Amino acid sequence: MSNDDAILIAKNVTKYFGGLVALDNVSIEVKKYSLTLLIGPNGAGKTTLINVCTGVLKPEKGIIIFDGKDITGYPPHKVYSLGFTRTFQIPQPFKSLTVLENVLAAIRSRGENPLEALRRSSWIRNEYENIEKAFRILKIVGLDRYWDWEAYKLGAGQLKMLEIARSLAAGAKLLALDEPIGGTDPSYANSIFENIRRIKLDAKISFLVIEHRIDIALKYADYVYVMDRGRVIAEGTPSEVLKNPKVAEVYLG
Ligand SMILES: Nc1ncnc2c1ncn2[C@@H]1O[C@H](COP(=O)(O)OP(=O)(O)OP(=O)(O)O)[C@@H](O)[C@H]1O
Repeated sequence: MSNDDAILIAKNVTKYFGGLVALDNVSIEVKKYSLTLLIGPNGAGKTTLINVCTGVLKPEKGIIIFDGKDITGYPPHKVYSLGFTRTFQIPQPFKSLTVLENVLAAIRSRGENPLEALRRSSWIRNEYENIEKAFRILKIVGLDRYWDWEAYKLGAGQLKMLEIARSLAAGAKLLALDEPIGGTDPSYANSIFENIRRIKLDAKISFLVIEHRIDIALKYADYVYVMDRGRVIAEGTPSEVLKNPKVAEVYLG
């Protein structure tokens, strides 16, 4: 089961809701530093798969390996603290705090040694380092110019970048994004994906992205899994998946 290239391995995962098989023996792998895309029609099982991988739901069968560690059945906060974070469709930073304060709050939430934090000199040194780190992260996501803006002044795309910045600040190695371009116009949507690709390279992290707007998302993906009715029906590079007749079938009916 050890695969040094993979940040996430889900193997033979099965999940039922009552009599409904939401996931039927699903296996996926997210390579380190990749943007892996999860697509498929409504009800295919994409969200359920991410919920199982991030500990929100427990699978009936199968195992989840994150960064070489078996995390099957771990609660969400433990998965999060290991560096697998999930941002939700609606980014929810603290709206009245500035961009910088939001990122600092996420850095501090990683929990430094409380006794060490009580010592004033080390606290000041830590705060200085935290601010430097926060600016590094803001630069990576392209928000450094807005560091003193209150979060409520940001646009939808910038809020998504702030959400990613907070995940990086919390030590994310893999970020699961749920429809990152949902509700944005095409030029904005493309720039969000361009940013995600750049962040992936600059911050050396991986992304697992659910997206319905495949016309836009496929261009930016390294690898794609196509799900339908609880199963992975195709996988490969974007061009391989586009050529797969099964994919056309589920999308065109
Ligand atoms: N908590 C739940 N209880 C019962 N059934 C559920 C639950 N969550 C999901 N389902 C069902 O499981 C199946 C897979 O749903 P899921 O939300 O994972 O699909 P999806 O691919 O993410 O769809 P969408 O693109 O519409 O979000 C669907 O039939 C859905 O109705």
